[in-house]
Amino acid sequence: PVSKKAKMRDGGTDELDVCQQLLGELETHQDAWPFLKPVNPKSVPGYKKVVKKPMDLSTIREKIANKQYSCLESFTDDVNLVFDNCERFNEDDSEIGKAGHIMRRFFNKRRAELLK
Ligand SMILES: Cc1ncccc1N[C@@H](C)c1ccc2c(c1)OCCO2
Repeated sequence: PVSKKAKMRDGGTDELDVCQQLLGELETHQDAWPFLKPVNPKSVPGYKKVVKKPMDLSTIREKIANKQYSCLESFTDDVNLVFDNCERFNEDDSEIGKAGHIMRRFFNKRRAELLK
């Protein structure tokens, strides 16, 4: 039977390798700047009330280091949370809103490529 593990490209790296690879590419993307560190609620009025579950790339990096992701799916949920929070708080045509859409598209494309 097909193993539970996601299909991997040749040379089969495990799911956590894929998470590390994807996170590295997100962190170094030129449009990652709004998402690198937790949003400081003091410098962004309303953020604390509107965004119930804050998430950012440095927190995801920490969670990988602490082995808090059991699979690619739980990692993907946190990455999507970053961009869902962004859409909730920022206009689509704002600088941060535009960066969020670019980064989400980039993530989905690279994830699909790495899973081939
Ligand atoms: C992802 C996000 N969503 C909504 C608001 C902010 C942010 N990002 C923070 C880092 C951020 C990004 C840009 C900023 C800023 C804070 O503080 C004021 C100057 O410009």
